[in-house]
Amino acid sequence: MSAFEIWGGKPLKGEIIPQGAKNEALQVISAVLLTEEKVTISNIPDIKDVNKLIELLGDMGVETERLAADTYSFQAKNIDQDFFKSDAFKQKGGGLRGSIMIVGPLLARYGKAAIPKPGGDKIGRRRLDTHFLGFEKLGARFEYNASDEFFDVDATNLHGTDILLEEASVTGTANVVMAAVLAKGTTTIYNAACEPYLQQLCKMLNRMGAKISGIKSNLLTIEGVEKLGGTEHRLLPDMIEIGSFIGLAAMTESEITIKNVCFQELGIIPNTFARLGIQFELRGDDIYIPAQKHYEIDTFIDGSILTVADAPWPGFTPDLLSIVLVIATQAKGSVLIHQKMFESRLFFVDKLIDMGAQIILCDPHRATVIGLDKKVKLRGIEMTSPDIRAGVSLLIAALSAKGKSVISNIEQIERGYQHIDQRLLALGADIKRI
Ligand SMILES: CC(=O)N[C@H]1[C@@H](OP(=O)(O)OP(=O)(O)OC[C@H]2O[C@@H](n3ccc(=O)[nH]c3=O)[C@H](O)[C@@H]2O)O[C@H](CO)[C@@H](O)[C@@H]1O
Ligand SMILES: C=C(OP(=O)(O)O)C(=O)O
Repeated sequence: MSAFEIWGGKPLKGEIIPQGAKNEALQVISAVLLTEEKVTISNIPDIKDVNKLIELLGDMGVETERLAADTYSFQAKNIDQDFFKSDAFKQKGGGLRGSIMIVGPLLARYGKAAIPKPGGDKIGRRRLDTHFLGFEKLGARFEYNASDEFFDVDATNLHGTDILLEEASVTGTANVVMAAVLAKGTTTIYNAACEPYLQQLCKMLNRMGAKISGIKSNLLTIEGVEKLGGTEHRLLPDMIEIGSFIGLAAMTESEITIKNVCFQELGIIPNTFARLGIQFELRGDDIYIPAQKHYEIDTFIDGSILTVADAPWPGFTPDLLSIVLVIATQAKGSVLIHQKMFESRLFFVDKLIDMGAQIILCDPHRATVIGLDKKVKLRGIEMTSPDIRAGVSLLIAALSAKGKSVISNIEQIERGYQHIDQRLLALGADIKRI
């Protein structure tokens, strides 16, 4: 298990380019299974989760070629069906959350699929009902073997139907869309997740020959087609990285320019940081954040304490709430952080409290942060990263803190943030891998 040693309190300066989006990568790389033709994807981040999925596809028989550092071509001509019965599949298939999205395409193309219960962060219950109930509506049958936590799904033929999803699950919507594109007839998916990464997936599928309409809304209509072909696709910049860097700049009083952010795809994210009092400017398609000594959290119009809560898109993403929470510890004012989706994502506040932050964990979903207005700086401590976003939040806290911090279990951070130590070093951070 590796760790980062960080000496905090140094302002950073410079430009940073966000990596391609992790969670979009996992969707569109899974979609290559829908065609026997070549699909080329660029702006792929070099991170653990994405590399694991690419390796898994390779093990399944997909011809995978790295054409440039961030560009791969994939050709799923023949899939080795025996691989799904192997121990290697049981072990690797469960190694990340995103692997669940191979099921929809496999079901669509081969009429059967299997998957071990997927991994990902331990941030509360992460049910898969939306995925499998959606497949069932399309005509599939599934079995879940609880003893080895393995799903088997099969369908003689998938047929279009009207589906009302139980919840607007991101990976669930992606999976059901991918199963429906080759189904016979028309499928509607209501209460669909509609975040930009899903829009990107649908646009890519349409370029491959699919007929999906309603993109960007929560009602998708999919006319099934016989076959899909190859395409080229470029990933959006990672909006969670962009938010993380805005938080980093504010906490460390740094002047940072985040390059090529595709601002129009960031939805409510910039506004949420603005309500925390953080100043930034849009320069072309870059976000420029000036060095700022203080930032003051807005209140609601009636003067009551601001709440920042997550919600399905176009609401605020749950993946940025930990970052918002950390930023608030050094702001002027107070905020209630309400993590509605995941019940175990706020426990990392204990570490921030040890660093000197003023936080009351009201219950597993809510924490009140009383900002210190930089009058008292956080102090460096030794800590472990519990999940990817808490890990980055602790990293930001450590970079702003007085003295030395050590963060262990950084593999959690590195499953989603590309070469993060090197990129922070380039901004002038004092960070070392130990
Ligand atoms: C690989 C990937 O893409 N992971 C993302 C994906 O995970 P994932 O697709 O697994 O997350 P889901 O969208 O299925 O659900 C996330 C959580 O929110 C709950 N929920 C969801 C929708 C809803 O309307 N009400 C509700 O309560 C679910 O029960 C679950 O506990 O989306 C999550 C929500 O944006 C992100 O945190 C993850 O980073
Ligand atoms: C929770 C996350 O990822 P995953 O769904 O892969 O666990 C995340 O990206 O914040």
